[in-house]
Amino acid sequence: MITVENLTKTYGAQRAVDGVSFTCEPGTVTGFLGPNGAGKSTTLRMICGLTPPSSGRATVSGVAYRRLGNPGRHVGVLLDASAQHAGRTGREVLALAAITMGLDTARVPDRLARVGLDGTAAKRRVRAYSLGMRQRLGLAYAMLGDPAVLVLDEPANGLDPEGIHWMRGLLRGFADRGGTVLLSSHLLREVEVVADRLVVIGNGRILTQGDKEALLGAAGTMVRTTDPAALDALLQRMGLTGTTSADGSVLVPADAQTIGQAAAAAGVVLLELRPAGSGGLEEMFLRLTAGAEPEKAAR
Ligand SMILES: Nc1ncnc2c1ncn2[C@@H]1O[C@H](COP(=O)(O)OP(=O)(O)OP(=O)(O)O)[C@@H](O)[C@H]1O
Repeated sequence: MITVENLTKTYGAQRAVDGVSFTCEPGTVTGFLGPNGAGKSTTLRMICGLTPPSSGRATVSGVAYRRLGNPGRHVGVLLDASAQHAGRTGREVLALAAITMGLDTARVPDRLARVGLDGTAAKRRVRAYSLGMRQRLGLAYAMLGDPAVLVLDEPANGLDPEGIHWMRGLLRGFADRGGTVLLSSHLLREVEVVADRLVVIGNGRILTQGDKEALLGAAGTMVRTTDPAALDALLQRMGLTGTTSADGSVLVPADAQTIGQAAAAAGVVLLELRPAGSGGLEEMFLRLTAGAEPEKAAR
């Protein structure tokens, strides 16, 4: 369980994170979404005790991160895949972490294998790892102490499509066994498949949050018809404005049942009627974050 209450971080006059509140429940994956510079990393760093908040608080399993004894046994953190010592081998990185956490180093080979790093990779120095291999090592590191909570910043960076698919399965399995996952990304599709809940942030503020299905439902319905003019007239009578895509399908801000029933009653033939899904999420995301300026300055 992660609880974030009114978390705020100011840098000079800038509010990088501004009154952010949300919770992540056991058994769920929460996708933390926002454009570049929205405040995702700063929020995660505050949850993990790496950046002190200007105000507000964050707890993991009811306790501030810095007050957790042996934190790696409670929360697994992957904020920067390149944070590991480049001169150590993958095996050494995990063995040192195991010793620090008071764990038997005998678990290390199995944990490396679980993230797809074989015996040869385990013996290579981290500086020779690809970004994808570093992400895998970072995940093994985060999960080494069998924590109940995972906090991951852009974990799919550098993974190939097979790697992204694998990571989703890993995180889904972790949550299905009762774990809590908070996963940040600026890539919608990456989290869409695996997340149960979404928290969308822009300019440091929460833009929307909630159950993914509910947010997707609220995103609208894709409709295709043989008679666009009749559909348009119907939508106008319903007080709705559709957005027509290049392929002729129309995104309508209402649920499928409402539109389907109204179309049937009006005799408008529909070829397609489906929750907007990823297109809707993308559309919702772009609409919500339209005012959020992408970060331009180097950090
Ligand atoms: N140490 C710092 N000093 C000053 N400003 C900072 C610092 N860290 C972050 N910021 C600023 O706070 C804002 C939020 O940054 P943050 O890294 O949290 O965004 P993000 O959502 O993680 O972005 P990205 O997807 O690009 O990683 C940005 O405008 C950034 O420049």
